[in-house]
Amino acid sequence: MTFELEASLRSRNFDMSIKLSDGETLAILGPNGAGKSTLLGVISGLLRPDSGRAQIGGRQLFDLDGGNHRWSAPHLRGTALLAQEALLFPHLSVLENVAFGPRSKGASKAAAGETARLWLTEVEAIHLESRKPAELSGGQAQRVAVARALAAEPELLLLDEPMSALDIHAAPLLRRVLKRVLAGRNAIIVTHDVLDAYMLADRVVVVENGRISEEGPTRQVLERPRSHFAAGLAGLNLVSGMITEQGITTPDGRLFAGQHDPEWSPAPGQEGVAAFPPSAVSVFLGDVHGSPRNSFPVTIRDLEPHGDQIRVRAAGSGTGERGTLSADITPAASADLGLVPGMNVRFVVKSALVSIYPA
Ligand SMILES: Nc1ncnc2c1ncn2[C@@H]1O[C@H](COP(=O)(O)OP(=O)(O)OP(=O)(O)O)[C@@H](O)[C@H]1O
Repeated sequence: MTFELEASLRSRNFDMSIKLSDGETLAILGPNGAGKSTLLGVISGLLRPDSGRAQIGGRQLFDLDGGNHRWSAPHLRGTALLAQEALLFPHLSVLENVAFGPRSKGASKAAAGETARLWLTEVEAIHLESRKPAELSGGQAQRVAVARALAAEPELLLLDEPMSALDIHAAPLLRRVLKRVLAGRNAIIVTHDVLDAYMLADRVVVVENGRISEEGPTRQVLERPRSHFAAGLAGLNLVSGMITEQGITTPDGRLFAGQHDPEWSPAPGQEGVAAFPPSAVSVFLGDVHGSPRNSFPVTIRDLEPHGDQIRVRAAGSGTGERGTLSADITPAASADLGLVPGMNVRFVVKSALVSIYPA
């Protein structure tokens, strides 16, 4: 089953086009207010775009282009939306909640109950079947909500940050359940977590300001990010510029030497990016002798603990249009150098650890 959507909604500055091939799970990543929930609202029929069309497996969900506008109601779309909160029917038992979808499609009470038990087993919640939603933890309720959504046999499952309301102990079990039930299923999952993207999605779409800024297979987007948002999620520094023989030159003329990725065959003169981890950056107080490459003055913006390291964020000419680059150094080195916000230092980036690829 394939899914295609093209939609724009001016009041939310939203204009996107999305495609899913058969059995594909897509992760939607992006900053707050980027349009991720708007996208799910448009697909599920809760929001009406100004123009566009969408179809699932050739069946039209809406078509607002041309004269004959078509619009199908949310419950007729074959989509199921799983929100951040489980939103179970409070007066029904867990089993009745999950049996609700099959029952409303005309299944007998016994058949709907059997389907519900299968799905409750799948989400590791069968032992909760006779409880009421008020007697469930957040993680248990979310697993029941997954079972309820899947029991309705949706063609496309929409998940809006399903892990975000759960504590760190409940999230891993739900993630494991989702990995199993999403395999080979058409689903779109909005998440802020790269782990969800890695574990659950075949492809990633990064949205910023109501538009798609980057998309591709999950590993490619997170290991070779082109957008600053994806680079931030992947924990990489990103500097944009023009590709040269040695690396890239930034718009203000600074050279970032690095390793050309042969797979990406960057050509000199092309727009490119230099990506490198904060661990590739060293901090010096004065001039650095030896190779002049990838050494530039910066002003420290802030320092914060990051694992067992200190992350030093600094800005200066050559740090890219987004302004800051990060260095991870040991707490001892930070103390020895006497680093504080506002201090002028030099960042030196090891060119062997800089990846150059087209933007
Ligand atoms: N109910 C609403 N009425 C009007 N504008 C809205 C409404 N909800 C969101 N918006 C606007 O639409 C744009 C997209 O918001 P949306 O909620 O889709 O973003 P998001 O990517 O889901 O953000 P978050 O990660 O914070 O949930 C934003 O500019 C937002 O201010």
